[in-house]
Amino acid sequence: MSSGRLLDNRLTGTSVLHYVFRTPAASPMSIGDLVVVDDQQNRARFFARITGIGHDEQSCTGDSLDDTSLVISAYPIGCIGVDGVFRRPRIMPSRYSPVRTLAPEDITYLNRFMGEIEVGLVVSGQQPIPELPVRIPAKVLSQHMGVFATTGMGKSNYMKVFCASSISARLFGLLIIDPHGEYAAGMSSDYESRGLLHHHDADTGLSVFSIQNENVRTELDMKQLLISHDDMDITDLTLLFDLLPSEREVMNLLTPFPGHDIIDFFMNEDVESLPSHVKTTAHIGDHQDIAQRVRSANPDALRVVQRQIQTLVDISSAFLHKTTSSIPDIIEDLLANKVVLIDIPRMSEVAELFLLSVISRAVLHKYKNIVQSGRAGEDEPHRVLLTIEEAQRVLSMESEKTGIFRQIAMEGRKFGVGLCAVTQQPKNIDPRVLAQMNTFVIMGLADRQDRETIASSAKHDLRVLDLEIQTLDRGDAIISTIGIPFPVSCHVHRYEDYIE
Ligand SMILES: Nc1ncnc2c1ncn2[C@@H]1O[C@H](COP(=O)(O)OP(=O)(O)OP(=O)(O)O)[C@@H](O)[C@H]1O
Repeated sequence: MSSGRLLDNRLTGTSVLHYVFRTPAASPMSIGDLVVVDDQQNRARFFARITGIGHDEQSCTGDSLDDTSLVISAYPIGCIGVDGVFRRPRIMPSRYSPVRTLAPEDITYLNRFMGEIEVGLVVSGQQPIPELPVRIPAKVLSQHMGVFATTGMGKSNYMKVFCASSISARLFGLLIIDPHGEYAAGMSSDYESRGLLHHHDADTGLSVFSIQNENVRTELDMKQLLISHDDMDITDLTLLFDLLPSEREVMNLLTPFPGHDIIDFFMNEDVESLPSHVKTTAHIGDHQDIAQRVRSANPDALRVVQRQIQTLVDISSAFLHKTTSSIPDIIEDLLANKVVLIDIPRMSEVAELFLLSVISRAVLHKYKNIVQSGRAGEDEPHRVLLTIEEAQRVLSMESEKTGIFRQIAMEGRKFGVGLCAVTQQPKNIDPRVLAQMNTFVIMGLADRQDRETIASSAKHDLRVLDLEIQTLDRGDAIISTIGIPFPVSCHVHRYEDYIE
């Protein structure tokens, strides 16, 4: 039937989800190898992944190692019946069906499940299959992607490869904020390192907004990043600072006012001079309305909020502007399905989160508007993916800290707005948010609780892959997405090689 290498002709599987067969001890088998069971009786082909390897004690005569066999356990990932349709395996292959390695026609068949966003090669055991690239279907990406990686396992490389394929495919907008200055031009400490600006389609598919000086921006073809006072929403404070209930009350009192009035008020007026509700003197500043509104607030809380706004303005001075904003241009580029890189080297975490919150809010508002006003038309709906690094900062169980991001996780997909949440600690992400994610990229997780969290939220059964996940090397990933009917072992391309 096919020309894969025959491993054994004695499948003795014990259940629909557990196959067992034997192979000579010298066979180069490894965990994660893909094998095919040809069930000639039912004219069906079953694909399975090796999940366990052990010595066969029964076959061991004790004289020579060559006499022994290996007992291989495998987990089925799907089967093709006479109608040629790939289904989850609900039947057992016939006893003693032959088991073999993948043949070229199997690889061609598996290729049809792949989408458009290439990130690496499918790995069978330890061998990447050059003819079988892993391509995540673009249409599932607005249903949120989680990238889970222990430090040093190749997360930045994965994100760059993902961006590179997104630049080429132009099927959705992708926002990525880089506070470390490694994505635009590569790492300055490594002369071999390349950035997104080196991509051959960068001039059409990439747009970089930067806080770097004009000379650098001109040289690297980057736009200036500006955020206006009105882009700020007072509720951003909850994300950036730990607020006491009294400070939260001040924030709530200020919600009706535009950012420029709030910033002007707190930067230029002395809250000490505000008329309290026991004083009868009138306030003589420019913002009578704000003064009236907050006069009953706790004075200590008011002072703290003033300090927080002053801090925010201070640390955002590299991009905060009274009136000018890059946000309309950023959204225009995202709607044109470009990768938008926000390059903010050496910025603080508060500034990064502030930017992310401001841009995410504007994006959700715009995309929601397009859908609700019916302007999406007959064409493909607009889709955008917003990347959050260290996502546990804003998607934890502490709901008051999650702001706009929880809203996007819960309702964004209706409007084509997805999150790409990158984290080393999936156990610290709200399980309700994890449950919304339909694509998981798992790159080595040493912590058992992290792996259990992932396994309980993934759309495929990943528990059987626990051993494989524990033994992932740098650059390897298990990708589980609703766009592909089985979890895929992947070796991620090295970015510098991929864009060659
Ligand atoms: N798929 C891959 N193929 C080859 N080399 C890789 C691959 N992925 C990562 N590397 C290399 O491994 C090193 C670490 O990768 P990377 O910076 O992406 O890890 P990281 O998980 O982002 O680390 P950190 O958490 O410290 O930022 C880099 O030198 C990178 O070039």
